[in-house]
Amino acid sequence: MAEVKKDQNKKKQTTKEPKKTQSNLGTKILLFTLLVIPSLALLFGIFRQAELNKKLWNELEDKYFELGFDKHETPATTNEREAPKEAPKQNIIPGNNRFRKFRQDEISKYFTVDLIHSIEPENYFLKRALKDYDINDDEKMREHPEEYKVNEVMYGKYIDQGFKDDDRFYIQFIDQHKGYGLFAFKEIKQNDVIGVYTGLISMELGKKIFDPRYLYHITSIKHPHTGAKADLYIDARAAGNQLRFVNHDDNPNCEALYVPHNNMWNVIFVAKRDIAINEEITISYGKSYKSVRGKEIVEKEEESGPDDYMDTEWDKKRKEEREARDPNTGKLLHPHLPNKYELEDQRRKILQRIRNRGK
Ligand SMILES: C[S@@+](CC[C@H](N)C(=O)[O-])C[C@H]1O[C@@H](n2cnc3c(N)ncnc32)[C@H](O)[C@@H]1O
Repeated sequence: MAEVKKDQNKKKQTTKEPKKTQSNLGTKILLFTLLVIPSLALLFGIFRQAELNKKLWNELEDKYFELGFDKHETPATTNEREAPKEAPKQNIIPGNNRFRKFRQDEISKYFTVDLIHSIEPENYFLKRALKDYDINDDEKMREHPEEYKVNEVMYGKYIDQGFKDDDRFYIQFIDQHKGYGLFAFKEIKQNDVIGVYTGLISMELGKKIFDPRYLYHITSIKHPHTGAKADLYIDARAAGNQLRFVNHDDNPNCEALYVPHNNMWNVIFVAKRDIAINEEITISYGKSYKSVRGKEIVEKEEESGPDDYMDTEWDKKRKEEREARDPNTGKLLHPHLPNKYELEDQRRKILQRIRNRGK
């Protein structure tokens, strides 16, 4: 009997044991689910967030680069993003140059212009035509001889020296409307010489000049064959320097001066006031040139004269293109793309959003 009881007890024990192990396993699974999985999820989340942040920063960096900012200018938020000791060389990404800053020595590479540091006759015919030209007999010189002689004494040496390797400025795209512009890379002081307007001396002989945007009128001479009045220009369309990118402003920070030098009229730009870094260099194209900003079109003054040459067919065509709409949808065919200033604004807003998100 005793043995039977023992057996029964044993049986009871053996039947109870699996229950215990089952409940142990259950607790373990519960613990695992409650502790380990959330911790893993948390770790995964942190890791993923870091990855996303990194991706976002990289994207932003590319955007800044596209805007023309150097990568190292990105504000550092973590130690990882501290500015490198030396500024990295800008990589040139084809097709991504829209807001890149161009130096003087990059003009020939990126624009269809040869960089030249002094004016020269456009062809042999003009060289011959100018053979007997004497600047002292020029009507313009006769009008204000003292003023021009002073200019020659003050600025002639700048024309001789030229402005090679001038790193005080950069060229940057502004918007579809204005095109490119010239900006101060360094501080410019009042009366500093910005440069000489270089290009090819060309003569208008009754023919219509195809693209007159880069012409600077210098004087009128007698046509060597017909004796008729012919206008002389410095044409910076195919050859010139950074001054060809200077846009018009009604209230400009620079002025253009005529300097007689080496028996020819040169044009130099001089700062009318101090110019801050990143400020656009501007001159007045003349009273009759009115800028057209966005939709606000300022009517051109009814005035004629040599200054009118800048308000050209070319400009009118660009305006028509800008305002052209799809006849079916009424949408602009060439919608406005943000300009340099608007993009800088967007950049500030993006940064603010990121900072707020981090709080
Ligand atoms: C000497 S170029 C100046 C550089 C030009 N923006 C470029 O991208 O090559 C003159 C031309 O620039 C444009 N421009 C200059 N000043 C402007 C202004 N204030 N508003 C709009 N367009 C302007 C006109 O098309 C003008 O014919």
